[in-house]
Amino acid sequence: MSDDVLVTQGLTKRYGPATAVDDVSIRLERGRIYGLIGANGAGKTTLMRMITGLSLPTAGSISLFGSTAATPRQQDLARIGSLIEAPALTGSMTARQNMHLHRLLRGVPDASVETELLELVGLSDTGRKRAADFSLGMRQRLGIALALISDPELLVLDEPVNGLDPVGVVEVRRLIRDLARERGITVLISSHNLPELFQTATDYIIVDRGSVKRTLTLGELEDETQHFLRIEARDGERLTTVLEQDLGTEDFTVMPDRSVRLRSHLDEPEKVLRTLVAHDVWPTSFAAEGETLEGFFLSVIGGHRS
Ligand SMILES: Nc1ncnc2c1ncn2[C@@H]1O[C@H](COP(=O)(O)OP(=O)(O)OP(=O)(O)O)[C@@H](O)[C@H]1O
Repeated sequence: MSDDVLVTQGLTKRYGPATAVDDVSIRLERGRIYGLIGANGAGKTTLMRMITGLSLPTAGSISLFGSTAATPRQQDLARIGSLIEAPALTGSMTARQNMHLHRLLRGVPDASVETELLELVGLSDTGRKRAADFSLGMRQRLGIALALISDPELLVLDEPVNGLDPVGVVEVRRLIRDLARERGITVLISSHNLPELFQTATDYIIVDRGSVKRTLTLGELEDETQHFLRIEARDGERLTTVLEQDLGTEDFTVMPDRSVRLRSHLDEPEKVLRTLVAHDVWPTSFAAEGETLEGFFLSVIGGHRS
């Protein structure tokens, strides 16, 4: 069985003369978490609406779960759970009543799913409180529980951490990681903020003005944004000998300009400096350097924010 959950080819959406999504070809594999990152207006929501069958492409194809049908079939779309824009909650109902309603609407016979999912998203003890009185984070978590009701294989979440406080962001991120790890669900999650999604996703798709600018794994992103201590000394050989023998590290690279990039001891630069000086190596240059996540994102999209 193929591990492809979703493959798009040349996916395009135009609104009159404006192109919201432009020739997007992506492949999502089972069990991975994909971060779709782009500034406001980059085309994330439009792409997600096409993937979930809420909007029809102007051109291009979408293949779901290995199907070769030209357009997604209802039975394949039913294997997707989504939270796009605001969660589809009924404010006058409790969390349990919302779950019950959506379970009936989706035709899911097993009532135990209501309790199980409310526990999963940490909303099992909200009692008679109406969804309208929930915090934004609680509402997002209920929205995710509703999206999970029909046991989807692909979960599509549009900016689920947008507007949440730091605690809410951590909670939703943990929930998403657990879903992928424990249930093998593939997740496509959008954000306009790369740092906010960093380490939640296993893969990153960076979009700008409707096009995919770059796809990379978490490991590649970490390499791109790795921080290091940049050290220069007149006696480069002695510098590397002291790093190896006295600081006890081999986690460094000698660059063509003879400067050294040290990737260990990033949180204790004083110790590095003290060790070097104690062994009579006097750096002519010593500084923490590296690209930030935000800087990397801006460099990929060409320096502008929206
Ligand atoms: N129904 C529509 N009619 C006309 N233009 C639209 C429509 N929907 C989206 N657009 C345009 O398509 C572009 C992409 O919008 P989209 O909402 O997909 O971006 P986004 O990345 O999700 O942004 P945001 O983070 O602000 O939601 C924007 O320029 C938007 O104005």
